[in-house]
Formats: sequence, C-alpha cells, structure tokens
Amino acid sequence: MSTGAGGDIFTTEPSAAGVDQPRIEKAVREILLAIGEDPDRDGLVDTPARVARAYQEQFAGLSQRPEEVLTTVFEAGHDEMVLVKDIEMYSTCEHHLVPFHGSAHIGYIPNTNGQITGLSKLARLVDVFARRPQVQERLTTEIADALMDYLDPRGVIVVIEAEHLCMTMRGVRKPGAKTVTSAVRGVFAKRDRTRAEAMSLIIGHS
Ligand SMILES: Nc1nc2c(ncn2[C@@H]2O[C@H](COP(=O)(O)OP(=O)(O)OP(=O)(O)O)[C@@H](O)[C@H]2O)c(=O)[nH]1
Ligand SMILES: [Zn+2]
Repeated sequence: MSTGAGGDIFTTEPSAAGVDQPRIEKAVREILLAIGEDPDRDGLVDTPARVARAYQEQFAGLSQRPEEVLTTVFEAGHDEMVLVKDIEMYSTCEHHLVPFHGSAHIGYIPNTNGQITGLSKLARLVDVFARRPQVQERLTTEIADALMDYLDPRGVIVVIEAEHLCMTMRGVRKPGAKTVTSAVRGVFAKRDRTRAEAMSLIIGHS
C-alpha cells in the first residue's frame, strides 16, 4: 500500500521547480544536429524553445502531487458507487518518449461517511500521473493508490485503455492495438460482483 506524499508511489520524486527549459533547449538542438538537420534553418530555429515549452506542459505532473488536486473532499451521504468513464488521457511512454493515449475509467465506493470528491478532480488526478514519463501499468496503479490514500474509500477501480505510438508509428507497427490495464483495490478486489458491476458500467452494458 502506498503512503502518499513523499511515500513510495512516486517513482520520480515531484520537483517543485518544473522542467529545466534551457537544458531541454540545448538537448533538442543536439538531437537536431545528431539527426543531420540544421538547427539554424528557418523552420527549426525556434524548435528547441517550442519543445521546452511543450515538455513543461507534457511533464507538468512531475511537479504536482495528487493531494494538490484532491482538494475538494466532502461528505454527501452517498455511499454507493461513483464512476467517471471515458476520461481522455495523454501520456508519454518512458521507453521511447512518444505518446500513448486513450481513456481512463475511474470508479470508487465512498466510505461509510459518504466522503466523496469533485468529479473533475478524478480527471485532474489522471493528468497528474499521466504528465510524467510513464508505463501504462504504473499510471493505472498510481491513480488507484492515490485515491485510496486521500479519499479513504471502500474501494477503487481504475481501467485504462490506450494506444501506444511506439507500437504503431515505429517498431512492431500494429496500429489499432489497444492495451487495457486495471487496478482494483478494497471491495473491488474482494467482491467479484462489485467488480463485475463496475466493469459492465465501464464497457457500456447493464
Ligand atoms: N509493459 C509496458 N510496456 C511498454 C509500455 N510502453 C512501451 N512498452 C514496451 O516497452 C518495450 C521496450 O522494449 P525494448 O526491447 O527495450 O525496446 P525496443 O527495441 O524499442 O522495442 P520494440 O518497441 O519492440 O521495437 C516494448 O516492448 C514496448 O512495447 C507500457 O506502458 N507498458
Ligand atoms: Zn514506447
């Protein structure tokens, strides 16, 4: 079980400073030279700075902690399943630094106090972990563990379906192949029926 802030769920310790943009610019210029391009030609002259700005956004999650987005936690007396599905998700494969993208589905059953969070916070939580160099399996478990830690629910289920550009635009080149990962915690791990109910809601059958 993860321990939350400063605990073991962070494979990369969040950095308060964000990315080092001048360093990225230097590195991108080097890459352009290394592929045989002219980094000073018109179309490329601003590219290192653009990439640095893009990486600031793409890896913003490295300087965010889950508790920063799970700020709105309130008691609503609702202790049945809450499920937000089809949350669009973009992340970066840590092996090739190319995108993988798809959908995240997050369900939880509040604790007996009916402690819930704002629905948008679930989508924000996906972004905190997606905007880091990732593998899909770790992204899935980090979201589930953060919810267990900060919302103290009776259970959590996270399902992510994604297409990895490292498998489509290069390498094995299998466009359309989808990777599905899931993480179940608490009652979703213990009770087949609860897990099956969530899965049927996620895949759209009742
Ligand atoms: N389990 C897992 N594997 C991933 C993920 N993203 C990329 N990979 C895989 O990481 C592996 C890296 O394999 P390597 O043999 O080290 O790298 P490679 O020579 O570029 O491999 P190929 O992609 O097969 O050309 C590949 O099989 C990728 O498909 C992910 O999120 N989870
Ligand atoms: Zn990859």
